[in-house]
Amino acid sequence: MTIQKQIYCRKPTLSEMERLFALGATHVAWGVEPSAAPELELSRLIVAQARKERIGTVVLVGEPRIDALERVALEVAPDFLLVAAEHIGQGIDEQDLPGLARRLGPGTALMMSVPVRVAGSRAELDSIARAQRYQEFAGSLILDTRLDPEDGALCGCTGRTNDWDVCATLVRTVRCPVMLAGGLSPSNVAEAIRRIRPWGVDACSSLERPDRSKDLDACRAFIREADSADFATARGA
Ligand SMILES: O=C(O)c1ccccc1NCC(=O)[C@H](O)[C@H](O)COP(=O)(O)O
Repeated sequence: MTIQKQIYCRKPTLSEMERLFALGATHVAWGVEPSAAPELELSRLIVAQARKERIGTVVLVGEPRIDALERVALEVAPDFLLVAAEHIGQGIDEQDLPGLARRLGPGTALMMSVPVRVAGSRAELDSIARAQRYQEFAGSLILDTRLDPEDGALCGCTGRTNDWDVCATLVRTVRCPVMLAGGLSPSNVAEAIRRIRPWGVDACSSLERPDRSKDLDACRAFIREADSADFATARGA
């Protein structure tokens, strides 16, 4: 099976997205503030263009409210709404998500962010239990690095790898598609795919220039390395 290759853009533009489509990304992801009309308009344009090219779209809603997620789903119609780990219990009640998933249009599913402890940490985190609950209503999961509490407990775009043993166990335990994220780069993505065997891989920080636009050479290398591991994995390497 082809490995999915998702690139998260912190400063999306239509032309940057079109370049990523041409490089072979299978999914593009970005954040949107539901009260910002220009961001909603740009998001609609990206989704329309991606659909023509059969590229998956993933939108993270900046406002942690169920009605904001629902409005963005209706107005932008991405393939996935990415629900940020830090929004659960901080504006979004997990109990409201199965209902939201049922109300979404047929073309939009939830991609639930599952926090995984940062590599080297021994922090207690219920990643596998969460994933098992989320798979009951989500279309996919994204495993993302959660920094330790003493480092701010940030989750998302940390540029840090996470506990790959937890990720490998989690992938074997759940039945829904799992996207691996957190500190992936051209130099470690092939090894991550071989060890964890996820449905897809996502990267953000390692593919950025200082102004947060995407470094297209790095994106090309990330996609090439992911595909090379996929090829090797398919042959039992
Ligand atoms: O998933 C989240 O909870 C999240 C929160 C805030 C911003 C982005 C978030 N997810 C986006 C992603 O999944 C990123 O692409 C992922 O964090 C990868 O980041 P990096 O470690 O910088 O490659």
